[in-house]
Amino acid sequence: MSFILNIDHVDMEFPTPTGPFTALKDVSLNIAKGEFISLIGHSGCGKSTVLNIVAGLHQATKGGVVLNGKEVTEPGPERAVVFQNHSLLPWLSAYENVELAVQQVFGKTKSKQETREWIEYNLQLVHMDHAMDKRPGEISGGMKQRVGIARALAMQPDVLLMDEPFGALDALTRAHMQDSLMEIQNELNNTVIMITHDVDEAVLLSDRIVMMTNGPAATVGEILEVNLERPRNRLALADDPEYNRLRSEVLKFLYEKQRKVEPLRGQKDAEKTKPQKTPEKTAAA
Ligand SMILES: Nc1ncnc2c1ncn2[C@@H]1O[C@H](COP(=O)(O)OP(=O)(O)OP(=O)(O)O)[C@@H](O)[C@H]1O
Repeated sequence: MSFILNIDHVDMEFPTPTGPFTALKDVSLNIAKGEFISLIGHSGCGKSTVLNIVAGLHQATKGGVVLNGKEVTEPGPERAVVFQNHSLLPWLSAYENVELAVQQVFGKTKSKQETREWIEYNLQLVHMDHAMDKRPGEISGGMKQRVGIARALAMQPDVLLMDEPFGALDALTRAHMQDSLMEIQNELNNTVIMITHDVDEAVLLSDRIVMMTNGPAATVGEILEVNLERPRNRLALADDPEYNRLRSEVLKFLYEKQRKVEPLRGQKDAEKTKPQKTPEKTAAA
């Protein structure tokens, strides 16, 4: 298999007032074109740091990232990022927000007519063409996230980087967004790295789930292949034994192998002597 993105033995140290803090140690991952990768792990393990290094926002202390044979040293339009909070410009309409990104990437190559068609096409992909003249303040959180995704897709990036893109949405909107993302993925076959805390989301969307160990010096703990047939249907999968096996593998990793015990103040000693149960919730804390 040929890989388009190589994260190669990455270490990341942050300077702090009490000395360097090693956030990541020896993180390596190769990603093929069209793969959908989820990064999952407990809060603070270093998922965003990995994504920021791929985005070119941070420079690894050791090792590095190679995209299409070229080392990543700064941000670039071939690596579009979608954040949890849409980051749209509030004074521009949905159309104009996407236009800004399209001009940046295709300003010199697309005619006016082509630009218009391309923006509309991308807004259609996320089902936002009906509201393209609305400003962020006039649309819901889910709709804003859709525009953010349209903006990222319109840049035609080699890799789409998503940092908990649906983390701020209610469960129903989140499910709609996941379905939309699967549809888009089916049509465009993007290469995606997505951070999530949601085990079901990871299994539903991914080709591989990369599970990170707890920090400091976090690294790739285990990688789970998700070979469920596509298109995937969340209702049908609820009773699918393979889906449930994958789901419990991730839960086991998070709550047994990488269990994070953070007792409340005063409970420390009591917790030490008490056997721990696996929590039943499905999102990584
Ligand atoms: N600029 C920085 N300076 C010092 N430490 C940092 C810096 N950025 C991140 N860290 C530390 O590195 C570790 C990893 O942070 P990171 O934000 O990547 O974790 P995460 O897994 O994305 O967390 P979450 O799931 O809560 O968003 C944390 O301990 C964090 O405090």
